[in-house]
Amino acid sequence: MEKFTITTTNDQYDVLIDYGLRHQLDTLCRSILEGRKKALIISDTKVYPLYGEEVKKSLARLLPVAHVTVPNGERAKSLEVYRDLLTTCIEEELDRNSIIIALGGGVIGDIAGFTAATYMRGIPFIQVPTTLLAQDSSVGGKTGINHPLGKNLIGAFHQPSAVVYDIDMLQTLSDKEWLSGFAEMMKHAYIQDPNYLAWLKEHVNTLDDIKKPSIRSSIRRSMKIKATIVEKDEKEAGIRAFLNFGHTLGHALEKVSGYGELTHGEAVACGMLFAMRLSNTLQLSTWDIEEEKAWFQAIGYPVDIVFQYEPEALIEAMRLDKKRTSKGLTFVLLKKAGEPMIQTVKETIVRQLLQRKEASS
Ligand SMILES: NC(=O)c1ccc[n+]([C@@H]2O[C@H](COP(=O)([O-])OP(=O)(O)OC[C@H]3O[C@@H](n4cnc5c(N)ncnc54)[C@H](O)[C@@H]3O)[C@@H](O)[C@H]2O)c1
Ligand SMILES: O=C(O)C(=O)C[C@@H](O)[C@H](O)[C@H](O)COP(=O)(O)O
Ligand SMILES: [Zn+2]
Repeated sequence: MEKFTITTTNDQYDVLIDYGLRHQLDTLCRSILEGRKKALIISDTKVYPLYGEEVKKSLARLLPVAHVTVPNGERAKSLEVYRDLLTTCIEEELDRNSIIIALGGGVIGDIAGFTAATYMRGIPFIQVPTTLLAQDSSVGGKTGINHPLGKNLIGAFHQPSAVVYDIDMLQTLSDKEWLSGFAEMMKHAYIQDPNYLAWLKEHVNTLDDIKKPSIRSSIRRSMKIKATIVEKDEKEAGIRAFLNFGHTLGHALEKVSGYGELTHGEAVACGMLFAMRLSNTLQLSTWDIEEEKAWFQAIGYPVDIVFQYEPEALIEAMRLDKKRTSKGLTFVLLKKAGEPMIQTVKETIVRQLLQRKEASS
């Protein structure tokens, strides 16, 4: 089993990664769970039928367990679903000595974590991630939901008490979800580790490459990169914003396409390529865009889909990004692999680039 500890200003928790951990939650999390009044598993309608009862059985060896499911997919990150979850917490008589178990992908981690962050001003929760993407989302304590006007506009920082990543559960993921998760791993490599990026470019060139058992070492490497950044800057006062590489346009694409139409990773992949084009346009970098684009396309990302959307609608959505300033839209740009920077860019430049499909521009 892989194990490392994350230390933030007020919290410390273990990240455990291995096959089959869902059956051992009682032993792995005994010190967190023992003596608590109740655990509430929050999962979705796709994940719970696959793994919910096994997780429940493991937890029930230590404490009373209830469960609730929400619709699967991005649309569950809504005010309505959040309100319903609070109602469940009240009806299940959860108190501050209770605990929430987030069983699912990034959507469940975000909404269950936000419920835990706010119910009775905060109760603990454990992340039990089930998607490849959740190697990113389960670590770091960003929780939240979407507003119809913008992605992740409502939320809280609330660190989990543990992250128990049973990578056995990845076997039932759809191809689209494998692709989605891998985009965040590419992001970690681009912003932090040129050697990791070179390794990924050499070994992962198709969807099938992502699914190979060797992905396990990359999962750990990515989670460690994220953990190190979060440990240095838990509340995103500085370097944590680099984890937003690809997300300024990515979040706008998710919103404009209708939450759930594009996966988060597909949108972020488009956003990363766009940020590299922007870096070149601003003469900060000399990326070979044709080469980068060819890699993204070989793996399966729909990188040209960005040109199907109205530039003005995307810019409007980007104006609501949390990193925006009064001077313009804010992007994470890349001078080269491992050298990210934050830059505010005039809308006119962004607009021009959104209108030009040529990869080399
Ligand atoms: N908090 C953070 O730091 C952070 C980081 C990255 C992304 N996110 C958020 O995460 C969300 C995306 O997460 P996601 O891609 O995991 O989406 P998701 O949770 O919606 O899962 C994707 C789909 O896969 C299904 N699924 C999950 N696990 C499965 C399994 N093991 N087998 C079969 N199907 C399974 C789900 O039911 C869903 O339909 C976005 O909302 C994004 O904003 C948050
Ligand atoms: O953990 C972070 O910090 C990230 O930025 C990780 C991102 O992959 C993630 O999508 C995050 O939810 C985006 O954060 P936001 O603050 O821009 O909503
Ligand atoms: Zn993301």
